[in-house]
Amino acid sequence: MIQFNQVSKYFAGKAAVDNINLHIAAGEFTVLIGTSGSGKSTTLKMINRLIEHDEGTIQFAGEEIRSFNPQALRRRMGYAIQSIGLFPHWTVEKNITTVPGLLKWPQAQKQARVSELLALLNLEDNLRQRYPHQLSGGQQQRVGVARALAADPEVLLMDEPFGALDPVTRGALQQEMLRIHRLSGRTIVLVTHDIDEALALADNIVLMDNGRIVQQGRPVELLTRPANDFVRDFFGRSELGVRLLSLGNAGGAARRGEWLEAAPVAAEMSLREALSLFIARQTDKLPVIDAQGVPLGVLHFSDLLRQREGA
Ligand SMILES: Nc1ncnc2c1ncn2[C@@H]1O[C@H](COP(=O)(O)OP(=O)(O)OP(=O)(O)O)[C@@H](O)[C@H]1O
Repeated sequence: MIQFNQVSKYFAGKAAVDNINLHIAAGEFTVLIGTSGSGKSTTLKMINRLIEHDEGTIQFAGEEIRSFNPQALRRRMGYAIQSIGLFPHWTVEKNITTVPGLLKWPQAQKQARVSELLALLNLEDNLRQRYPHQLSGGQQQRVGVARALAADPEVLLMDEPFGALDPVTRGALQQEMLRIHRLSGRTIVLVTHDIDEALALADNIVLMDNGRIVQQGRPVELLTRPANDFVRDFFGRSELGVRLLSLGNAGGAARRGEWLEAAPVAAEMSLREALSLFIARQTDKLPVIDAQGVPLGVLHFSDLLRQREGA
């Protein structure tokens, strides 16, 4: 979908992005993570040409991005940022339909799309006539995401979109992004400096340092097969076990064919959350049900240990 070949970007003679090769596959959730100033935002902004690359090639859908008209390119790529950037004198509805407006959608279609997006992002429909300053920070960020999704873009670019939110709202928005990703199959590229956010969301993690890509791959690969000490240190040696648990879920690890009468847990519950529950309930077995409430099996405390070793 998006291919960087030997791409560099210089500011005042210094490389902010230094000769990177990166493939972003269609439908994947790619997370760029790294130290401050490592070039994550610059990499993201080169995709929609908010920043132009100096060297190498960036291809989108098989063509060099310079061959696209920048406005046309940006309409195909939703963009959401931490500072939100909502227009203060426009209602929520008008903010969300910025791109559909440019594309001259009929009024009825724009209104229907706003209703759909408000529902998707768990926002009440009566917020549509409010102005940004009449919303909480979390609601504003949801509107920012809704706006980025409005014209059903092929790619969604997100730069710290949940920054500056409390952990509970942040977690809820992360779950919504995962749901949107599952439902829409969109290609998403997200920048964050939050390791747990990266592990929770990514199909593919790209770890950057000093303008270069240090390692890229599935979250479990970076955790269990770090390319060097930088990667190992970045993901934190001490928390490694718990972080590995956040990658697995109760449904995947439960023993089929077993059952137990106790309050069941959902198959999607992460093993990290299951660990907390084992401790809170002082038990070593939890029954697991699927999304329809059908018994799946029993998760044993010892399965968590196996999961760590297996990974
Ligand atoms: N417009 C600019 N002019 C000059 N230097 C810039 C500009 N934008 C970025 N840089 C520099 O390029 C480097 C990479 O910046 P970038 O914003 O891509 O990093 P980042 O990894 O997103 O950082 P952070 O996590 O702190 O936001 C930094 O050294 C930064 O100071």
